[in-house]
Amino acid sequence: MADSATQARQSAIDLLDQILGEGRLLSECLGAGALDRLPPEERARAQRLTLDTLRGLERADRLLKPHLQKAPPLSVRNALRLGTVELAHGEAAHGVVHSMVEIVGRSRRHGRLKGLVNAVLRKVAADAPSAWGRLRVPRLPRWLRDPLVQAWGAPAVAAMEAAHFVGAPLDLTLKSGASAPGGEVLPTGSVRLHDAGQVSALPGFAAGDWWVQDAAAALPVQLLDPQPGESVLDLCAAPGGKTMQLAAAGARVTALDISEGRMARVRENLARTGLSAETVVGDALEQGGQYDAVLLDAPCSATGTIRRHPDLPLAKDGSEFGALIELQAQMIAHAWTLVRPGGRMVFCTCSLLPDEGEVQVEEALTLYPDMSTDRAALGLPGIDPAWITEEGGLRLRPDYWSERGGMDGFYMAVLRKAADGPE
Ligand SMILES: C[S@@+](CC[C@H](N)C(=O)[O-])C[C@H]1O[C@@H](n2cnc3c(N)ncnc32)[C@H](O)[C@@H]1O
Repeated sequence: MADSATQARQSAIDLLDQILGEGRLLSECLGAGALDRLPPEERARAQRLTLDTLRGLERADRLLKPHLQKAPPLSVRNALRLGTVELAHGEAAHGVVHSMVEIVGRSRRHGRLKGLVNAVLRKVAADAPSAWGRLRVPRLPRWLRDPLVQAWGAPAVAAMEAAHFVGAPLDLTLKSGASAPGGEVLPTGSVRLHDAGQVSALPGFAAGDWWVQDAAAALPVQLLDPQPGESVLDLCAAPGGKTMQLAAAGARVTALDISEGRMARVRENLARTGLSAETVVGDALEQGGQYDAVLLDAPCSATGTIRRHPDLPLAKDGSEFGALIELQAQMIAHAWTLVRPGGRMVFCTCSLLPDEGEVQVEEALTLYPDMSTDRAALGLPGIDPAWITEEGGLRLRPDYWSERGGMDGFYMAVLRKAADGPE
């Protein structure tokens, strides 16, 4: 029976194999129970090792290259990558090398390569800790880097990559009147913890005083400014961070999502926080009715969340983006019919690509004569006027607030509907 550290490493390598070999997202693997058989501490360790390896993949490959004549099979390569990252982070060499040799040695297909793993990691152990910091910050793959450079320029993309490499602190949204489990209050009102540990063990979790939500993700509802008693439709609601903000403001919330499984998470979150909303499993494009306000947090590339999801650029190749952009345009068109005259809608995506943000709103403004962007709504505490875009939306990037630990990349705009039909 392997020791617990070796089990966590084996699980991390299995996850890396699925992400880098099969193009699966870490969240999908975890949702399918990939770590369920590990005790909580080892589960957390396996996840941390996976994330560290994905963030440092480019550096690990550079350190390994001189010691490999040809690329070994993926799972052996992933064992070497994980070992290299751990060594670079100061983990004791004997434990790392011993674990990786044991893991590769027990593989029926690749067991014969355990000698190679031993030899390579011993060489890497000698230079990884000092060489690591001299290597460049890992870059995004070309399929994503190129369009981002075109949109924001090379220096901005380098700053985003630096933010991705650092990772993300834990941000919380507090129910009004609740107290934070420590941390720093950000200018926009979210609370930030830098070394949070296990979320469910933090004070106030069981009582439902707060929920985890990146500071950038908390802004769309702040901009929508829901009022007590207003009818608000949350069109793509799961897992429910924004639904809870809407409900906490006293609005009459209808939370809709196409995924039954993800809607179960919304219900769990509402139950824990003692908040209420009507939950509907269905297709946003088929929803009817008229609402004072609509929140459209549309499905997107999620490229704004790479600080927390470094698997995304490595598992994906951008081939799904065209379909997502088309779906967003359809969703804006339909959601607009659900806003009552004189009402408002917030459209947002956690994307870094203008095609999923600025361009969608520019196009919508030309298509719907009764639509205008509400710039005044963007004047909230903590919002830098430099973040406001030409068409009147808000562009957030992971390199903003870098001294504080960054924020997710996001786009959002408040769209007002004329009270008396198209002008
Ligand atoms: C960006 S996430 C929403 C995050 C959520 N608003 C929050 O703050 O926790 C997008 C969601 O859209 C849902 N979705 C995708 N296509 C949909 C559709 N046609 N109708 C309704 N929901 C859809 C997905 O299941 C996913 O939960």
